Amino acid sequence: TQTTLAGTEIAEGLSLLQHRGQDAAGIVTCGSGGRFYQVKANGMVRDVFDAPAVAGLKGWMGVGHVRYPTAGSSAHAEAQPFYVNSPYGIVFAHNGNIVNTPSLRQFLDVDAHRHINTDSDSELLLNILANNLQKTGKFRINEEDIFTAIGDLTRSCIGAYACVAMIAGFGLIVFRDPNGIRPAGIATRKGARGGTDYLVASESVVAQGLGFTEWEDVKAGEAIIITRSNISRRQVATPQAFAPDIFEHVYFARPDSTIDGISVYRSRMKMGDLLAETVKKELAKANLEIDVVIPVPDTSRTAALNCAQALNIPYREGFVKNRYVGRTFIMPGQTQRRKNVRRKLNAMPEEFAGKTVMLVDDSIVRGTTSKEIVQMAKDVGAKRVIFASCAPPIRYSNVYGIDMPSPHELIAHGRTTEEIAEHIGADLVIYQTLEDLVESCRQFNPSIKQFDCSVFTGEYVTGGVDERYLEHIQRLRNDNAKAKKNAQAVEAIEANEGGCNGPMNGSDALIGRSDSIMGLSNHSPKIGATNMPTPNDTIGLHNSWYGQ
Ligand SMILES: O=P(O)(O)OC[C@H]1O[C@H](OP(=O)(O)OP(=O)(O)O)[C@H](O)[C@@H]1O
Ligand SMILES: NC(=O)CC[C@H](N)C(=O)O
Ligand SMILES: [Mg+2]
Repeated sequence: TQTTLAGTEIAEGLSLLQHRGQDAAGIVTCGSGGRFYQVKANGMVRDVFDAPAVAGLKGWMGVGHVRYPTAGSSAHAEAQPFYVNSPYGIVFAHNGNIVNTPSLRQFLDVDAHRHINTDSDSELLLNILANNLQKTGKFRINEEDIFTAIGDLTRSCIGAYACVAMIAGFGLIVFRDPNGIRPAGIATRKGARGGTDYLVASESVVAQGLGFTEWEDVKAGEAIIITRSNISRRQVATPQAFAPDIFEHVYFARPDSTIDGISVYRSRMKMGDLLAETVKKELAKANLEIDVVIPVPDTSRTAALNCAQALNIPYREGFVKNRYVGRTFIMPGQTQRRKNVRRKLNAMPEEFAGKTVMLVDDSIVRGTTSKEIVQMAKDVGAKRVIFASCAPPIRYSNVYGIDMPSPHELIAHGRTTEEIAEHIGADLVIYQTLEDLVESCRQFNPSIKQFDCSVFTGEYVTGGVDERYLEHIQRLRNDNAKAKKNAQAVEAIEANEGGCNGPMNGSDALIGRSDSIMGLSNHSPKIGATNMPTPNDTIGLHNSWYGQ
């Protein structure tokens, strides 16, 4: 039987993770002689990985990524995976966001003498790993050295990171930060010639899509190394509180994934059930009755249906989503987000005219969607519009991989619920309580004692997040600052400076064919996969990593 090359499968898998990043997509594979092959560019997975691009990705092991920038800009130079040639040749993809970037940058410059070429936090992480490996001074490393290097990394890098790395000719590595803020899991499959194929990904949906089973979450602070003959795993970080990001369940992840033992779909159903209880109380207080429950497609549909059923009120799909428009929240700029809400959703007058409607969304973040959508409901004749959110008010920055760095851009920041209603033009706004949101998730895995709920509480589970840092990050990454950076990135693309496709041959690797770079700066991705010959089986072991 013919084994599918890793690159082909990673491209497939990345398309299942498209919802996690629309800015750039990249794959690096490892072929014979430990040579890396790379394709990465701005754009959606289907645009970056056309047939010729995929055909060039030789080998049985690889790493892929879809990018949603939380640091730096949308520049293609920051598309992942990243590569360093020394030591050993390392390829790296990261989901999350690092908090102590200024001190890491300084260390890498002053002490480690490593050149950092972009504003990406992921490039810093890779170089810390490379520097830790370099310290062994060995011609060839072993698993022990890698566990030690990652352990040291977990003690110097603060923030959220689920990472996959690949060492040329050696194997695939996955690790998760000490708090397990961002998700990652591993799955297996019988190889075409009797070995075992491995897949690592941000979400279990990829495993299912590619025929892998036995999905298991990587533990917080754990590292796993997969070589052609062996798989070894170890707790490398100093144990800390496990606190996965609850926003994965609210919005980020696909409903058909299971994260840390919790079905995203089931948790959203429960959010709808519990929201209904609060809605009943709030409607009674306001002396209002609703005629119909309408979801704001796409993510809220699961919760809205349960909410309607629990309220015993008809559920109607009053807004139709244009299937060709992606997610708006993860787009990098406000103008683009606003424009795309209108492009994406269209209201059917029959479902609104003369009615008191309750719109249900998973969350209200900047209020971009809710403001437009309330207006759209009114434009088609809704008598009253009540807006219910499956998540509590979002009042604080996210610094762990969801790009909401500036509290001033959050509609609930410094506003009461009444003021928010006024701002989005709704007659009433109803929010889920934090207790109920946590319960919606926790009841499916009571062993999780806490979630990262920082956007609701302002409490950050890692160190390093104080007033000064929050002020710094908001100055650096507010929408205006980002717009400036992204404009520079677009200029660079137009000037055709430094494309990044083509074979990675030593230091030429990053100066590939720049003609295949696309000018769009509003998409992103990430993944990996590896199939390496096992000793008894020339094309056996596959290890795939799906990043972000
Ligand atoms: O208050 P805002 O800043 O608008 O952010 C919240 C909205 O953004 C997301 O939708 P998105 O369009 O990204 O994706 P979806 O189709 O998965 O719902 C989310 O589901 C909310 O609808
Ligand atoms: N969404 C992510 O995982 C982002 C990864 C990394 N912080 C970047 O900006 O590229
Ligand atoms: Mg939405």
